[in-house]
Amino acid sequence: MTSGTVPTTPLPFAKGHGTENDFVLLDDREARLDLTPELVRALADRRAGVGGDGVIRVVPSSALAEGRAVLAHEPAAHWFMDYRNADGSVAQMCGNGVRVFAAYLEELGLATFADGRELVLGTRAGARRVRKEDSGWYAVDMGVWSFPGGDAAVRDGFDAEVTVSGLEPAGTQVPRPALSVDLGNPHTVVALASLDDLDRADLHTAPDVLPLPAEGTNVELVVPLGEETSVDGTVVGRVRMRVHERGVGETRSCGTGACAAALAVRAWAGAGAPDVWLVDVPGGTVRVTLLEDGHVELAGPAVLVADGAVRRD
Ligand SMILES: N[C@@H](CCC[C@H](N)C(=O)O)C(=O)O
Repeated sequence: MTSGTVPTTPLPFAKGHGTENDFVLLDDREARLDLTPELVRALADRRAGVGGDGVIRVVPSSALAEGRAVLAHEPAAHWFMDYRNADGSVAQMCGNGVRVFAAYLEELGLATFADGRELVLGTRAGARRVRKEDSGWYAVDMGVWSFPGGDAAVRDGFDAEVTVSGLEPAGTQVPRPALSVDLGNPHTVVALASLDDLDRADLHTAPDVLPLPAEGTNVELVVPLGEETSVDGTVVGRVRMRVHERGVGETRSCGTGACAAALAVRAWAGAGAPDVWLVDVPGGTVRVTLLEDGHVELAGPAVLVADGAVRRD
């Protein structure tokens, strides 16, 4: 792999995924790496590089201005998740990425969940707290979320329109109502009528969103699947989702997107809707829980699959 802007020494990396949302992981604990957009694109390239939906760098929070802003409020956030999309762009937050980042820190010996310990880490969306469940899943407090369209959007059920390819006869375009959700990064959630529609949607190109937020948006297509009762008697909602990610394209999962999907479907369902949701994505299932403090929690697996070194000669 070549990149015009980087030294020629091999660059160690690991590869991991959370419900098949996959990342190239870089241990830059001494903050020496110049992680340019070109280098991110080269690493994430699925044919000429390692391949991934994004690149995640472990760096001390104290080494970055955004990290120091987090440390001012949360001194325990020693490590910072420097997340980049595959196209080289910077994103505020990555829900699947946080879990994989936590697993990577654990693997590197930089964090431990022993004795029920909680990990606090820095992200561009603020500090995030992670705990490890007995099942091995990681549960992340994703913090405060919002509907940018406010009460009016919640009352109407939408504040945007999205046109999705592949659903209508060729030459026909039908804008569908959609709800914007802010998880630190932007999301636009659209409900489709059936699982057939969800399968037929063409996400090779980004759906058209109106109005398109200045910073762009991630788009989630969802089909609510109703409610079920779990073994402990909790009523749990279920949603099937596909996603087109800003800066990436269609991915097999998106953690912040799963939170957005659950929050939108819960708002559409109205009073009495469950606080716990299972979100099925092409790469697996994650759990989204509305916490009592108004935060939202995302839980799911994190898997490290490979270690290597990228040649740069
Ligand atoms: N896959 C991530 C989201 C990554 C960032 C997103 N593409 C953006 O630009 O906001 C997740 O799991 O949340």
